[in-house]
Formats: sequence, C-alpha cells, structure tokens
Amino acid sequence: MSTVKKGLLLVNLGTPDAPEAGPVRRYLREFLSDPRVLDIHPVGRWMLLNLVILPFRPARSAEAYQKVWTKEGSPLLVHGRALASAVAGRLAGEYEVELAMRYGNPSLPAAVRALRARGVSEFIVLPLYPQEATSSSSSTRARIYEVLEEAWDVSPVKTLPAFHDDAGFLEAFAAVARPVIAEARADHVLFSYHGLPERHMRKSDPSGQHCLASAGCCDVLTAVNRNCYRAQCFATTRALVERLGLPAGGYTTSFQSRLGRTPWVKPYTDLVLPELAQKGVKRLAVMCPAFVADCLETLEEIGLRAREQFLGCGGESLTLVPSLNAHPTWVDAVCNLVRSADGTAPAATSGLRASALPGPHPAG
Ligand SMILES: C=CC1=C(C)c2cc3[nH]c(cc4nc(cc5[nH]c(cc1n2)c(C)c5CCC(=O)O)C(CCC(=O)O)=C4C)c(C)c3C=C
Ligand SMILES: [Fe+2]
Ligand SMILES: [Fe+2]
Repeated sequence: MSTVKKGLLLVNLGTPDAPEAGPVRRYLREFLSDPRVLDIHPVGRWMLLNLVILPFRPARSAEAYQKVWTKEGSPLLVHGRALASAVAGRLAGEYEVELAMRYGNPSLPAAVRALRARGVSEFIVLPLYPQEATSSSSSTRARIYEVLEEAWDVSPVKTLPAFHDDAGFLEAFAAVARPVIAEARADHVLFSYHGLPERHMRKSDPSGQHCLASAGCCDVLTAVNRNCYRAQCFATTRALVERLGLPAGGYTTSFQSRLGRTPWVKPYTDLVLPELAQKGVKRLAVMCPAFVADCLETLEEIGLRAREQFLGCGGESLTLVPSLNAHPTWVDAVCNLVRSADGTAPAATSGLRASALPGPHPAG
C-alpha cells in the first residue's frame, strides 16, 4: 500500500529580491497588477501603475527597504524561512514544508515544483494572514489553484482560512508582547493593522448593507460580518486585550499603510499617533497583529517612521512589539492549525473554527 506524501505551503505576501529601485519595481509591478489588489478598470490600472506609481514609488520604497534589510535579506523572507524550517522540523515525517510568496520569490510555482519533486501529491496551504482579505488571503488561494491547473496537476489541495481568533495565534502574540510591554512600561498599547480601501470592504460584504454602514458595524462579529477584515481586526484586538489584561481606555486600534487618495479603513495610524500624544500618552507600545512576520510595514513604518512622528508630538517612547516570526509558541500554533485542519491531530489549544475550505480538488 502506498502512502500519500503531503506538502505544506506556508505563503506570505512577498518582498523584493533586493532593496534597489529595479527589484522593487519588479515586485510592485507584479503585486499591484493583481486585480484583487488594485481593483479598478484594467486600463485605469495600467495608467495608474505605469504613469503614477512605478515611475516614483520604487526609489522611495527601496530607500525604506534599505533601512531594515539584513545581511540574510528582506526581513519578511528571513523570518519566513526561519518559520518554515522550524515547522518542517516539527512536522518531519508528516509533511514536506515549503515557504512561498504570493508575489516575488520564492514563487508559488517554484515551491509547488519543489514539493512535487519530493513526491508530494496532496497540498495543504496556509496563507500567513490572520485576517481575511481579498487582496491577501483570496488572492493567495486563487493563485495556488491557478498554479496547479497551469501544471495540469490534479492533486487534492486544502486551503486554510484566516486565523484571527485561533487560540494558538493569540497566545503566541500575547506571549511575545507581555515582556515587551512590561519592559517599555507602556501607558498605552496601539494595535495597528494593515489598512484596506473602504471599497474592498464594501465589495466583500455579502449583505451589501452592513460593512461601514454605521459607526459600530465592525464592533462585533456576527453571522453577517464574520468574514469582514475590519471586524476581524477588532476581534483580534479584543482577544489580545483580554489576554494581556489591558484596562479599558488603555488601548486603541488603527490602520496603517494606506496607498493613494481613496478612503481606506479608519482610524488611520498616522492620525491616531498625534491624538494619543495630545491625550497625554507618553510611552506607547505598538503591536501589528495583521503581520505574522516583521517586515517593511512593521520595522520601517512603525519602528522608525511612527516612532519619529510620536516623539515629535511630545511622546517619550514608542516601542514596536516584535512580530511572531519564528517564536516557538507560534511554531506550535502553526503545527496545530495544520494538523487540526487536516484531521491529523486531536483538536488541541489551536483549532480550526470555520473549516478548512476545500478548493476545486477537495482532499479526500
Ligand atoms: C496583512 C496583509 C496585507 C494586506 C491585506 C495588504 C493589502 C494591500 N497592500 C497594499 C500595498 C502595499 N503593501 C506593501 C507591503 C506589504 N503589505 C503586506 C501585507 C498586506 N497587504 C506586507 C506583509 C507587506 C510588506 C512586504 C515587505 O517586503 O516587507 C507595499 C510595498 C511596500 C511599499 O512600497 O510601501 C505596498 C505598495 C495594497 C494596495 C493593499 C490592498 C489593496
Ligand atoms: Fe500591503
Ligand atoms: Fe465590515
């Protein structure tokens, strides 16, 4: 009897190959050509990309990348490799593991080829985004099916849902944050999530009437908004606040990294920072729980730029809480997420709530 070899793909968003304008332009071109990211008419997208974004942004972004680049490469890639290697060690004999990026390298096709070369004939995909968004999670799922179909590969594939409320994920973030917040003697914690255009939120609302329709529409997760990115972010904040024992009024949620002039989800991190300073917050700790690995958006946007802004407004310190990276508690949580989604382990601390979403080739 032959046993099926299973492959686990850990997929993050992507990063340039080098912190220089050329590689950053290539990466941004691939990323921003995705209609799930820039969801406008193809002609408008071409013009925006080629006439507005790509002539100017790559040089500016390259400068930002240079400030956080490491000897081993882009932080997102370095942490992703460390996670994949730790997970591979823990799941040896059960799964072959590869890291892939939705855009850039290591590419999804290359990772799939590498797994196939090791005899894998069944795939499980964990998009490394805690909250569900079309531009991240759905785009990753759509691409994996495309990659398999392009190769006429009919192997079964399972993709895991977002894990914003997974106990293992939340415990890991709390375990990383507790000593950092204590050491910083923080008097306030800001939970800063990657933003999204408001248009994306409305388009993903199955009811067409709930999302952003009222001031408090994301304050609770209901059957209607259970897949709403902003509502999942607020739910992650609530769960972390509880685990960290933060007092009412001792924390704020905001959204960073907006691009362009259209409205993005609010409140904006760069507007919240001066408000907090004005209210008398002196020692701010910032957590970024939309990212499971430190990257440009945590290290440069928050760790450098937001810190400078907050200090310029009268704050005394801004401490970035590191992301999960390859923290052992997070490695455990990833293994539990995978095993329980795949039915290969009894539900432990970490479990699949919503269900693994079977794709067009459901695993048997
Ligand atoms: C957390 C998940 C992410 C979502 C959702 C997301 C949506 C989204 N992003 C942009 C534009 C940019 N994002 C950039 C970097 C970036 N974004 C994420 C994650 C999400 N993005 C990560 C992990 C990173 C860091 C990559 C790294 O190399 O470290 C960038 C590139 C950097 C820059 O030039 O500022 C852009 C641009 C849009 C438009 C969007 C949804 C519509
Ligand atoms: Fe982004
Ligand atoms: Fe919503």
